Amino acid sequence: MTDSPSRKPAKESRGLEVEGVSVRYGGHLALDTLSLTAPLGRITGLIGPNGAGKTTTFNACTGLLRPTTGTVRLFGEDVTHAAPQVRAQRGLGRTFQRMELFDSLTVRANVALGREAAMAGSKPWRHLVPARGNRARVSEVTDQALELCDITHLATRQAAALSTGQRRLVELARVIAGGFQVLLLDEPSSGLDRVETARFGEILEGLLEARELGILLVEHDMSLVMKICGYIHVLDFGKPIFEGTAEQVRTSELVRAAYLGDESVETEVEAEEHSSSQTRAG
Ligand SMILES: Nc1ncnc2c1ncn2[C@@H]1O[C@H](COP(=O)(O)OP(=O)(O)OP(=O)(O)O)[C@@H](O)[C@H]1O
Repeated sequence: MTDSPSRKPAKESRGLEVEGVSVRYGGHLALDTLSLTAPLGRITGLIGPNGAGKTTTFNACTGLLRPTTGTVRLFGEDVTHAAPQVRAQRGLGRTFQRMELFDSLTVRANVALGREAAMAGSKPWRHLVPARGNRARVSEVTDQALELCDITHLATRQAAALSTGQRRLVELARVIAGGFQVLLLDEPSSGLDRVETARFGEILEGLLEARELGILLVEHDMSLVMKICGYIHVLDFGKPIFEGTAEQVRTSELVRAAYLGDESVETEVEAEEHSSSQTRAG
């Protein structure tokens, strides 16, 4: 018996599959027949201007809202109508744009909560009466998550005393401790400076090597997206307008047009283009 989200053998591990998913809020079509795959072993980007439907996609994947049409599958299993906790038990974890750490707790306790919550999800009474073996397992998994996210040195620090960059890593470690195999990360670099963002990207890439994970990444920082995503889907006004590799997205006129008017991202795309053309030239 396992206390972590159920894992499937690698040959079945297609990760997350979204097929023809649409979401309507009343009369407003917020997502229009989106299909994407976030397989294990890859960071898949989901980008688009504000209001494009990225968070709506995440909510349809995690079960916070029900799609109007379409199918969501996890490791080949149809979970379109499954409750959020069932999807979590099947291995789907998520972080939120707005971080929610327990400020009065230490970093270690915050990360351990990721594992404890996963265990409580499978058998609620275990949360109240933790067996000694479970405590040891929580401790071991917590240590591993702290190490993978390079925050072992912060373990005893109170969460309230952390910088935004450190908080983002604690949040990541918490979802890693949960043992999920497919992670949905919602703007994890929000509030980070360039150096912290680059470090965060390196840690994500390291995670991918250390664990067989699939990551679906919603992110506004184009340099991070272009560097770490193996494949990228682009939404605009709820419609999937483009998909491809970083290079294909970078040079797509359609994508550029979608971002016109969004100055912050436009500038980032241009900066990214500039730096990559310099790298190519060098
Ligand atoms: N609960 C809701 N009720 C009605 N409309 C909503 C609701 N949530 C989102 N919307 C609308 O659906 C569209 C998609 O919103 P969504 O939050 O998914 O976009 P987003 O790409 O995540 O945007 P951002 O980058 O700003 O977070 C937007 O037009 C938004 O105003």
